[in-house]
Amino acid sequence: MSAGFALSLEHVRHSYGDKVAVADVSLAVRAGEIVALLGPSGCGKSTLLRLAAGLERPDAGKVAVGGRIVAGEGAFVPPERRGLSLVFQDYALFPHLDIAANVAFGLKGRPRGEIGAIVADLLGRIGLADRARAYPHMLSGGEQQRVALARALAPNPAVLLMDEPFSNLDQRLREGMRTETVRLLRERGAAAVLVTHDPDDALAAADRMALMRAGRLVQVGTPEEVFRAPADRFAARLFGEVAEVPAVIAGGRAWSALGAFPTPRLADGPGIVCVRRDAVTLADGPEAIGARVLATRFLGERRQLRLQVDGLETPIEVAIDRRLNAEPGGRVSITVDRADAFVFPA
Ligand SMILES: Nc1ncnc2c1ncn2[C@@H]1O[C@H](COP(=O)(O)OP(=O)(O)OP(=O)(O)O)[C@@H](O)[C@H]1O
Repeated sequence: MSAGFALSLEHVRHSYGDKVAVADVSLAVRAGEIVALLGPSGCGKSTLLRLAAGLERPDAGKVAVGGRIVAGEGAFVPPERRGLSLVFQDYALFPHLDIAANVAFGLKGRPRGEIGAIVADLLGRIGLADRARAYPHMLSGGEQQRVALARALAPNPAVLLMDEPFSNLDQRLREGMRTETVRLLRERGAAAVLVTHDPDDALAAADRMALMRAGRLVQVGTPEEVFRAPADRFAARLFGEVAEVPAVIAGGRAWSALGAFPTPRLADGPGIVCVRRDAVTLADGPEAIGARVLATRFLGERRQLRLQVDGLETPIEVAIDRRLNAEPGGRVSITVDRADAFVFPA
């Protein structure tokens, strides 16, 4: 499976003492592909990245970079000889080196002229051409982050591993850096694994998302695939709030206060129906359900309603077309779009 991929991990495991951090993960990243690795805190994202980088040794399994085995089968290639670069949350620029020297760090041994040209080109691209002689402490967080990215890209790695690279940036800088990072990666055809806790990073930057839970990947797919068929409640919630409603799964259907939903693959038992907020419309019809409006809020594009649905204890929040209105205290009929409702075992 490693041939033809920029990076591949095959049945990789890693424990710290008796704590299993990565249980059994296989993931292959194509040349030039950006994969976002998402999951709750402690699920093993950083450990997986460290295994790919060579900062940890796998207890079992194989890691290959560009088809060459770098860990497993008796091999272990140290990080600096794997042909990949790392970008971490804390940038880790060298404080005693100026910006140009930081960017040049991975280019040791090349002709001076070539180093100068690469550094000048990258500093220009990140908009810091005039700061080449500044030291890291003289730059803002966002500028330091751009330097860290330039430093990682300078040796032209086939694979860039990024661990929460944007998390120290405010929202506006974050979006700018994300766009810039993707542009630089695409330009160079570099593959990347981006560890993030922010689904927006994944939606904006990634070709595929890999969702991790308790040391395992539970779903790998394009953002649209994950959106259309989330593997679990966490995956369903990645793209925005969902209403979660208890259900009973029986005979291939989940029966809930919001109606019955087909569940051909689930065993009978307690379930949860997750409904995207905009899957609810105000409409009468044979399947319509009655609800009382508890509160409304105009959100610009949508109008948010807090509804007490008949037969349901906990109120739900939905987002309807802003041109429709509903008065608090009034009654409405709602229908749920089946394509935006997902059932999981409770
Ligand atoms: N050096 C270590 N020694 C012992 N346990 C560790 C070590 N590093 C991580 N762990 C544990 O391994 C598990 C996975 O950690 P990891 O840092 O890979 O998760 P993560 O998904 O990156 O989390 P976060 O999003 O919080 O950074 C956690 O339970 C963590 O406490």
